[in-house]
Amino acid sequence: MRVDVVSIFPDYLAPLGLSLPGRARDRGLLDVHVHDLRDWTRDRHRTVDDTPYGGGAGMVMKPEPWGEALDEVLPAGATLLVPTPSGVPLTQALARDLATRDHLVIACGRYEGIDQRVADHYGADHEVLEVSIGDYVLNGGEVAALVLIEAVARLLPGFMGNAESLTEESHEAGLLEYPGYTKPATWRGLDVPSVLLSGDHAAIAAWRHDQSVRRTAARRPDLAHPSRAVSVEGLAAHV
Ligand SMILES: N#Cc1ccccc1Cn1ccc2ccc(-c3cc(N)[nH]n3)cc21
Repeated sequence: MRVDVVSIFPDYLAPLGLSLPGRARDRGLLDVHVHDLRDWTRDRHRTVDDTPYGGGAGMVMKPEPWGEALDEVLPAGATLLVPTPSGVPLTQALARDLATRDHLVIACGRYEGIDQRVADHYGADHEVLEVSIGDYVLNGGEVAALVLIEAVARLLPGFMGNAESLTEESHEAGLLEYPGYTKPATWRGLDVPSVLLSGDHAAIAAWRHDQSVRRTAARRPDLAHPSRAVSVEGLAAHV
C-alpha cells in the first residue's frame, strides 16, 4: 500500500518513521510519502487560507493549492481521505475496508477546514471519504492521519506477526477485548483470575467471552445494542 499525506505541517507526520508504520515500511508493506501543501502555492506569501464566505469566525483553506496538489498526488483509482469532525466515524470495519486499498491519499486540513469544493470536485472521479476519528475537535487533520495510518497499517497482510491476535482484538467481533493478565500470579495482593491458571482452554475461552460481553454492555452499550446508544447525559452516569 502507498499512502500520500498532504499537510502544511509535514513534520507532524515524522512519527510515521517509528514503531508500527515504520515496521510496515521496513517490510515493504507500506510506502508513505509526505508533502507540504505550500509547495503548490503561487504567491510570495505561500497563502493557503482565506476568510469564509457567509462570514463567521476563523479561516477556511483555499481550494486552489489543494487542487494543484491533489492533481499531482491523487492518481486515478486512489482513495482520498479527508479527516474532519463532521466525517463518517472511523471504525475497525472501516479500517479493515481501507486496508484493502492500494493507494490512500490523506488531505490534512487546518484552520476551520478545507473548502468543501475540494472534496466535491475529486468525488466525481475518486472515492472520497470525509472521516472523523472521534467526537471531539482537533486543530487539524495530522493527528487523525497518524491514527488512520496506524489503524490501517496494522491490518495489512503480513504486518502483524501473529495474525490471530487481530481477530481477538476489541471491536473485531463487535465486542470489547477481555482483560489481560501476565506474571506474577499475585501482585500487590491481587490475584490473576484462577480460570486463567487452570489450563482448561474451553473454560478460559468461555470466561474471556463472558468478560467481553460484560465489558461491552457496561462501557459501550451502543456496541452491545446499537438501538441503546447512550446520550451524553447517560455517559456522565458511567464516570
Ligand atoms: N475541519 C475542521 C474544524 C472545524 C471546526 C473547528 C476546528 C476544526 C479544525 N480542523 C481543521 C482541519 C481538521 C481536520 C480534522 C479535525 C478533526 C477530526 C476529528 N475527529 N476531530 N477533529 C479537525 C480539523
